[in-house]
Amino acid sequence: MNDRSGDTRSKRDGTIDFGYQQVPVQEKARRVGQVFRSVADRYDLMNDLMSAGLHRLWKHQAINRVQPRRGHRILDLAAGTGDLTLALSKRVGPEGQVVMTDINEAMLARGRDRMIDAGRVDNVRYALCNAEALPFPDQYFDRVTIAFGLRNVTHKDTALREMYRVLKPGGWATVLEFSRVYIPPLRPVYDLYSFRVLPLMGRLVANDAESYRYLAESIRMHPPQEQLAAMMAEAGFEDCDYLNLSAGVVAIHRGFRY
Ligand SMILES: C[S@@+](CC[C@H](N)C(=O)[O-])C[C@H]1O[C@@H](n2cnc3c(N)ncnc32)[C@H](O)[C@@H]1O
Repeated sequence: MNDRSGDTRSKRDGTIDFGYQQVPVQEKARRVGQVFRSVADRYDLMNDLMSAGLHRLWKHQAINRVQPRRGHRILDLAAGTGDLTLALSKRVGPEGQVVMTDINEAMLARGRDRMIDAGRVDNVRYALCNAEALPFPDQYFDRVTIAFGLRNVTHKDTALREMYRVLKPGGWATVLEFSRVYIPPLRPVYDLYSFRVLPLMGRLVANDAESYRYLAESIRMHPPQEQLAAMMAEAGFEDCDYLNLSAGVVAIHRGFRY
């Protein structure tokens, strides 16, 4: 179960992975959309339950890698309910700005409500958009972030090129994503958890086992650490590096633009 990831490009026959299924390329965004519309209501609760709260720590580490400064303009892609946006908006201050984006209206609406509830109204802007086609000028942002979003994107290489395009020279992109457990004896335990416990939790808490099965499968299909770093380099980023967290369950990649 553990070694299916790697080839994230569309196949010659015009199909692409959606978890372990092969679907027509043009179908993937719709299927991913269904997943996130379905999980939007319980998304934050499920994140806490599934990761036993660890996702907060991972996101905190990601923010440290972003090194946001007062006055920065930051793009948060696939922002969902806005954990990163919220933390970043506090760090850039009133003279900075965070643009919170997502392809899914239900997720972005939750994120926007959350920012308003938290009083983050002056320095957060919103855009409903696909990470593969960003409606922003070249060299516009000091930083670009994407947390647990890239593996859901149909053409990851296109999204990475877009991230590079909108970055100012001197800026960098930070990608927080599930990755490859690097301690082999832990892998069967992690597989058991991912393919048995997660769908069960999904069924009990969100009445949706299928979406959480997709989650586990999409993680296994996502390129592992070195491969993602190579994809970032191919998209134009320099000095690509990554930091493993929780034995590689997740990794934080960075790529720089000079
Ligand atoms: C697992 S959630 C992550 C949300 C948030 N960043 C977090 O860390 O909690 C993945 C998000 O990616 C969004 N997404 C999926 N495909 C996308 C695409 N092509 N462009 C932009 N967002 C996308 C989904 O709508 C969903 O909100």
